[in-house]
Amino acid sequence: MAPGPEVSGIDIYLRIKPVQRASTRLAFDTTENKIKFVIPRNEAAGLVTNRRGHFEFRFNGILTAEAKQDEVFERVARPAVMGAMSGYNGTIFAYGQTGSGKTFTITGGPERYVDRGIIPRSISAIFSEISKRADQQFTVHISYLEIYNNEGYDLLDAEREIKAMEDLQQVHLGEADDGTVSYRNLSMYRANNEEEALNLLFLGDTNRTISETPMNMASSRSHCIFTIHVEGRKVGEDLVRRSKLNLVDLAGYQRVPKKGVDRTTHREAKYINLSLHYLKQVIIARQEKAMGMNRPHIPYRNSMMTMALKDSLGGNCRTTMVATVNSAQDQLDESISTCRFAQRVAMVRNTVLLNEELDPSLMIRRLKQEVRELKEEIRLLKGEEEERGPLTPDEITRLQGTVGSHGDFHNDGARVQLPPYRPFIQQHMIRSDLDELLYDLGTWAAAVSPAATGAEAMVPKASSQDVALVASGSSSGSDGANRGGSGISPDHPVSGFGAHLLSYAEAAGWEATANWIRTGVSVMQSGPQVEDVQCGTQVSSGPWETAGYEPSAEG
Ligand SMILES: Nc1ncnc2c1ncn2[C@@H]1O[C@H](COP(=O)(O)OP(=O)(O)OP(=O)(O)O)[C@@H](O)[C@H]1O
Repeated sequence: MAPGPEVSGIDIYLRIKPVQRASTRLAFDTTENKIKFVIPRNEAAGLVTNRRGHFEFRFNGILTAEAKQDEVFERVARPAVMGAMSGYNGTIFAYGQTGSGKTFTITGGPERYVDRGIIPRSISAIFSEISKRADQQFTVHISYLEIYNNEGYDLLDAEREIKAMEDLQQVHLGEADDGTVSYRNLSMYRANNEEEALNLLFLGDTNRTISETPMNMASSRSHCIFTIHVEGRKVGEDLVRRSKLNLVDLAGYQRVPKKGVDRTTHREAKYINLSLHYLKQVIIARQEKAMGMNRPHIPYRNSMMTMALKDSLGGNCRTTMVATVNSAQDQLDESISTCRFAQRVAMVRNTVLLNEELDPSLMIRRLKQEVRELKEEIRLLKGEEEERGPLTPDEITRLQGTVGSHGDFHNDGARVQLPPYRPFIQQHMIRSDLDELLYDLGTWAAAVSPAATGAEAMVPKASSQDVALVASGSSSGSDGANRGGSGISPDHPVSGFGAHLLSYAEAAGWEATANWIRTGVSVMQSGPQVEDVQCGTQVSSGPWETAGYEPSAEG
C-alpha cells in the first residue's frame, strides 16, 4: 500500500558566488548553517534598512564559494532525483539576484565539464540509476518551458530556430479539477538514454532568450523549467509510479538604470521583476497559511511563473530552493533580501504524495499474458507439441532425405502420391518434434504408391473431408524464395489435395511454400471443423484426437 501524504517544508540552501573581493560584513557558520551580515549603522543607510545592523539567517545547508558543482549536486539535488525515481515529484529552483549564479547552479558553466550543473548531473544520475535497477522498467520524457514576458514558449519547439518569437506557438497553462497544472502546446520528448536527454537540454539552452545586462554578460531574460518526467514500475507489476522533476532557473531581479537601456530590456526587466513580486506574494500567502492565518486565496494566477510553480509551492512536491548570493560589498542589500525571502519560502508546507496508480493497460497486458501461459500449460498437459520456429535448412534436407528414401522421389516437380485417407486428425506438424515427424513421414511415405515421382509429398485429396499432412519434400527446393506469405511456388505445381491444402493455408494466412506449410497449429481437421482451426498455437474445441494419425481403411 502506498504511504500516506507527508507534509514537508521547502528545504533552503544558500550558495555563495565566488568573487574577487568578498565583503567582510558577511560571515558563515557552516556547522550551524547560518549566515550573518554585520553592517555598521552608518553603512546600513541605503542598504536594506538603517534600523538594524545585524542580520542572521539559517538554512538547511550553506554552499560556500569553494563548493564545487558535484558537491552542490550531491547535497541539493540527489535526494530529489532519488525521490523522482521512487514516484515523488521534486522541484529545485534557484532564486537570486541577476548574476548571482542561478544558471551556473542549475545548468552549469559552459566552458568546463566539471562545471556542469544540476540538470546534466540529474540526467546522468537518473540513467545511471535506471541501469542499476534491473527489476524495474523506466521511461523518461523531457519538456522544457520558457516563460518570457509572462508568455509560455516551448524551448524544444523545432520552429524555434526559424521563427520570430512573436510567431511561435505559445504554451498555455490549464488547471485540472484537482488543482494540478497542465500544459497545452508543450512538447514532451522521450529520452532513451543520457545522450538523448542531454541533446534536448542542449537544444533548449540554445533556444533560450539571453541578453547582456550591466550585471551579467549572458543574463537570462526568462524563467525556465526543465522537467524530467519519470515513469517506473517493477517488472511484472501493474503499479506505475509517475513523477516530475522540475529544475527551475528563475530570471534574477533586475536593477534597470534609467538611461542607456533600450525599450526591450526595460520591458523584459519589468516582467521579470513583476513576476518575482508575485512569487513573493504567493510565498507570503503560503507562509501565513502555514502559520494558521486565514488565507483562503493564494494568488498563483497573477503570473504564469507562479502558476507553473503552483504544485511546487504548496502542492504535491518535494521542493528545494537554492538562494544564490553575491558576497561583494555592493551586493549586500540584494543578498540580505534573497536570504530573507528564503526564510519565508522555508515556511511553505507541501503535501507530498507517492504518485502511484494501477495502469489498466498494463493490467490487460499482464492478464493476456497469463491467459497465454495458461493455454500453453493446458496444451502441454494434453500432450500437444511445443511450438517451434520454421525448419532449418538442415532439417529440411533431412526431411527431404527421409521422405525421398521411402518414396520414389524425384526432383523434377512431379508429386509423390499418397493414398487417400479417410477423415482423420493429424496431430504432427512440421513444428512438432522433428524426429517424430520424420518417423510419421517415413511411415506415410512407405505407403506411397510406386507411381509417385515427385518433389512434393502430399496427402492427395480423397474427398473434401480429407485432412492433409502438411509437409512436403522437394529435393530441388530451396524454401528461401517462397518463405513467408503463401509463397507457393509456381515452379512446383501442386494439385489434388495438396492444392486444396495450400489454398486453404493461403486463405488462413499461413506461411507456406512448395516445401512446407507452417500453420502454427498442430492439428488440421476436415469438414465443418476446418473453420475452427485457428492460426495460432491453440485449436478451438472439437472432437480432437491426440497424437498420431491413422491411415484410413481405404489407405
Ligand atoms: N559558483 C560559481 N563558480 C564559478 N562561477 C560562477 C559561480 N556562480 C556564477 N558564476 C559565474 O558568474 C556569471 C553569472 O552567473 P549566472 O549567469 O549563473 O548568473 P544568474 O544568476 O543566472 O544571472 P541572470 O539572472 O542574469 O541570468 C557566469 O559567468 C557564471 O559562470
